[in-house]
Amino acid sequence: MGKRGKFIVFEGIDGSGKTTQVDLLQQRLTAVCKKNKCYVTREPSDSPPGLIARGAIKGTILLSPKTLVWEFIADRTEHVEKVILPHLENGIHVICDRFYFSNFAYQAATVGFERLLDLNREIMEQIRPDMTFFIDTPSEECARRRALERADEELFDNNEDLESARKNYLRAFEELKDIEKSAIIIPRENAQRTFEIIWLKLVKEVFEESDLL
Ligand SMILES: Nc1ncnc2c1ncn2[C@@H]1O[C@H](COP(=O)(O)OP(=O)(O)OP(=O)(O)O)[C@@H](O)[C@H]1O
Ligand SMILES: Cc1cn([C@H]2C[C@H](O)[C@@H](COP(=O)(O)O)O2)c(=O)[nH]c1=O
Repeated sequence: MGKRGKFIVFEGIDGSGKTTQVDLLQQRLTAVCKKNKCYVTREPSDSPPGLIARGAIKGTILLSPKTLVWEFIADRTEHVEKVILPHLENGIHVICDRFYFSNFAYQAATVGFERLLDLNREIMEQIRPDMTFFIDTPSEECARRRALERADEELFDNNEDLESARKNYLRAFEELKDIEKSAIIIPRENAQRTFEIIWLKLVKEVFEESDLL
């Protein structure tokens, strides 16, 4: 059987620049990896519970915050089993925009960090990212970018929630630092410069030379 693909996750508050970095990594891997393909995905995913969670975030479906916690867990269970693991097992690198750290950041205010660890335990036993990057853009800058884009208002689209999510992210990365491979990325003056820091870390700590041939 061929080598398993690598699983790389990007995290950050809304507007922090995750999707930009996901795109840059996809382009770089496509350019340099001759053997391994890469696959981009995101959470909430397109599974039925994932679509319900997206509806709740956009305000088209009304759910209690506690019910929403279960939708994220159900979505992640589907996503891991049906999308992420099959790709990795076929030797394809998977880049994911958000994973369980988003749960720790955004839902800790609803059910607490310990409960979320408990709910994600089975998933964490099945799969751990080879690296999680946290793009630590200040919440004021994220709010400014979202206003520029005139994005539709979403559930966590206010400075208070985003700042609380950022603090919860930092707490979760600190608490799990001995068992998770993660890196806090302070954005540089532009997205490309930020990406080069990320790429350097991946080449040093995640990809072996044979992955990049
Ligand atoms: N390093 C950067 N410097 C300046 N602007 C940036 C940078 N990275 C991304 N942006 C811009 O910020 C905006 C949000 O970026 P992006 O969509 O990548 O964020 P996101 O974290 O995926 O957001 P969301 O969670 O809301 O989907 C975009 O307009 C993007 O061009
Ligand atoms: C996986 C996950 C996501 N969320 C929230 C965080 C964001 O507000 C949205 C996703 O929006 P994006 O523009 O696609 O990044 O979902 C959450 O609260 N909990 C989670 O586990």
